[in-house]
Amino acid sequence: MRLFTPEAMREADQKAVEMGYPSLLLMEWAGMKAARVYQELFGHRPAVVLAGKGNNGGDGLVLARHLHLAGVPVRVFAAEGQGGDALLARRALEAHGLEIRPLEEAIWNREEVLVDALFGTGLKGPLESFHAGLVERMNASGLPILALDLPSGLPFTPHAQATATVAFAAFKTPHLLHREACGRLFLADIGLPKVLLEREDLPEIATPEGLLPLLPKRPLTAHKGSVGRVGVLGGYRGEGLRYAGAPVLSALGAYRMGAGLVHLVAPEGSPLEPLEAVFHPVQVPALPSMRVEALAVGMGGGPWGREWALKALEARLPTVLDADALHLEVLEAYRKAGVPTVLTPHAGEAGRLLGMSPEEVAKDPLRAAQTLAERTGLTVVLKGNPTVVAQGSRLSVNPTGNPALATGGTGDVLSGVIAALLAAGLSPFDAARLGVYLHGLAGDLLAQERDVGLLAREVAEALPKARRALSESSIPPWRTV
Ligand SMILES: NC(=O)C1=CN([C@@H]2O[C@H](COP(=O)(O)OP(=O)(O)OC[C@H]3O[C@@H](n4cnc5c(N)ncnc54)[C@H](OP(=O)(O)O)[C@@H]3O)[C@@H](O)[C@H]2O)[C@@H](O)CC1
Ligand SMILES: Nc1ncnc2c1ncn2[C@@H]1O[C@H](COP(=O)(O)OP(=O)(O)O)[C@@H](O)[C@H]1O
Ligand SMILES: [K+]
Repeated sequence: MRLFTPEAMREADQKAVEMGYPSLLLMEWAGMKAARVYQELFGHRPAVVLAGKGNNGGDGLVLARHLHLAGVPVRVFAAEGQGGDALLARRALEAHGLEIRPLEEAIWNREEVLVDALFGTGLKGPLESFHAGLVERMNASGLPILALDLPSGLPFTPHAQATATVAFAAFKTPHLLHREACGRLFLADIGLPKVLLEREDLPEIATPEGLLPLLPKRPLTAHKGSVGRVGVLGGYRGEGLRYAGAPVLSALGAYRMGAGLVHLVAPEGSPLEPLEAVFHPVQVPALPSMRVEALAVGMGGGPWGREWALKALEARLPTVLDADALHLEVLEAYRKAGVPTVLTPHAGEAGRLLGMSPEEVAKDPLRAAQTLAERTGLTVVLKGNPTVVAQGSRLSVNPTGNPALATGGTGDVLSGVIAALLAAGLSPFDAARLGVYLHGLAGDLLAQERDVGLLAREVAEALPKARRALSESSIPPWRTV
């Protein structure tokens, strides 16, 4: 599945029309599918439809007609000046005898549900004056808001804060970068010819169907030496072993992702955990002899991070570089050596590598991840919400994960997860996007019971369940209608 920009969506729309597909059909399906979602969520609760003068408003007018036909009480407030399909939608609604009042008169009462059909992908800049005020009034109403295509105002502020959003034809960038404003996500197939949605040049949204074939198989004859062995190198002896837990969590992540054996190389005095690991206590960063197929390096490494990474490079094995191992000269050495490498910075670490502030990185994570991948020549996992995986010109946006994961050590777990998948033979890009998806899914499964107060080790423990959910019939974090 591809992530569209509003411009790419418009192009698809235009191409459909050039192919002879009537755009009015798209609008009809959009409004009809959105009316279906409305009824599923709110039953016969009365609706107030707020429609702009563009095609997003047109979708709202179609929805109003379908709700009316289904016996749902509807009041419609619409901007003047529709043209094209939206004007036809307006006439069709009027033909049913429904009154359309000016948008300026929009009011609502406590029983109603607001349908936000003010602006979609055609918005050119931040909402101002009347529209800004209207959206703020909608948000302050406390009423449920069903947004058509996009919460109006996105990607700018102010914007509608939707209870649920029905995206038409495909997800667009704001759906994933401003997830919070969208509420529950629905994806409506509105009959756009499928070829127009297959755009390899656009970022992918990782989906269960796309990832399932990547899951390493476990044959009957598997043994601990055949399913991928991981070496974890990290920790720092100074400061009283302050981050001694980080390599342990990485090892747990690797085991729970299916590694057959995990070797743990850490400073003397580090906890001998997990019990299942093979321990290599060291005085200074070193690469002991061990039979492994991939490495996770740098977790809790503090000032030793650079040295851990340079020692690890001697193994010439697929490697995950995390946390304190993330230095430009280290990345350059890995690139030069041609070692398959995945780096896993969060916005702060990526900002440091790119010479940007963490806020700038978080504002456009797709661009930041791609820039870092291009500059380093390595595979980048830019962690956050959403997490973005980049390699060369390939981009994959991860839809799983939630703020319950915002707790110390979950990133360490992820480094072990990706290393286990590398050790199982996956390419860096595949190990990264599958690992990130399962790690996020583990967090999502846990958040169903406990959305705050998770421990990183519990995320590791939930990985087998996430793996099973993916291999059975995993449900993506949106509903297709
Ligand atoms: N394939 C699909 O996905 C399909 C998509 N469809 C739907 O079409 C939607 C896109 O429709 P769209 O292009 O008509 O734009 P839309 O969002 O209605 O807004 C345009 C209006 O906003 C105005 N305006 C702009 N900026 C402004 C500002 N800052 N402040 C104030 N006003 C501003 C602008 O004014 P203008 O600049 O023209 O004067 C114009 O009047 C899309 O989201 C989906 O819902 C379906 O119908 C069918 C298939
Ligand atoms: N709000 C959030 N939504 C989704 N995932 C999150 C959120 N906050 C944190 N995460 C995930 O949790 C992990 C945190 O990693 P990191 O910041 O390196 O933590 P640590 O260094 O403590 O291990 C990342 O995988 C990140 O994507
Ligand atoms: K909208």
